[in-house]
Amino acid sequence: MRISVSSDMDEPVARALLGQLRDRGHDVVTFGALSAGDDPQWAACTEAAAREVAAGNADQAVVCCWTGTGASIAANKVPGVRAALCTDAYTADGARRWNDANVLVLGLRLTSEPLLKEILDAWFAAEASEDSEDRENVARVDRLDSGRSAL
Ligand SMILES: O=C(CO)[C@H](O)[C@H](O)COP(=O)(O)O
Repeated sequence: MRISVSSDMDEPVARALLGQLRDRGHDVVTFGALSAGDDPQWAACTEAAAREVAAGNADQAVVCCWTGTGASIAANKVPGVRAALCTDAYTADGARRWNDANVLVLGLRLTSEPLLKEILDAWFAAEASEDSEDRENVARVDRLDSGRSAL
């Protein structure tokens, strides 16, 4: 897949993220502190990476900031983006399976490299389930995306 990646900080775990994505065979495009000369401010670089997904230039994005909160807020402002802040593998699995999330958000402060691997393993392994309850969850997301009530 083509994956856009942003971080407002050039932290070891953000560099590890790039390495793990490339090791998995993904084509990575970088924004913010991971890209020389780019705007490293968290709102700007997150929006830039998320817009790549919305525009169809990237299949998914991984966006990072220190807490993950600002990146979550900024990414979810972009129409068509469903960003999920994932702190563990279970959350990453559910975000793909139940919410059809297309942007993974990571908090640099709390994500160790072993945890990063677990989260990425779960994120990329999860597939849309045929379970009726799971399908209903994705339908709720579709209603939110279309601007209709999710109720
Ligand atoms: O976690 C963040 C936003 O949610 C930022 O990474 C944190 O606030 C640091 O940003 P700055 O260096 O621009 O103050």
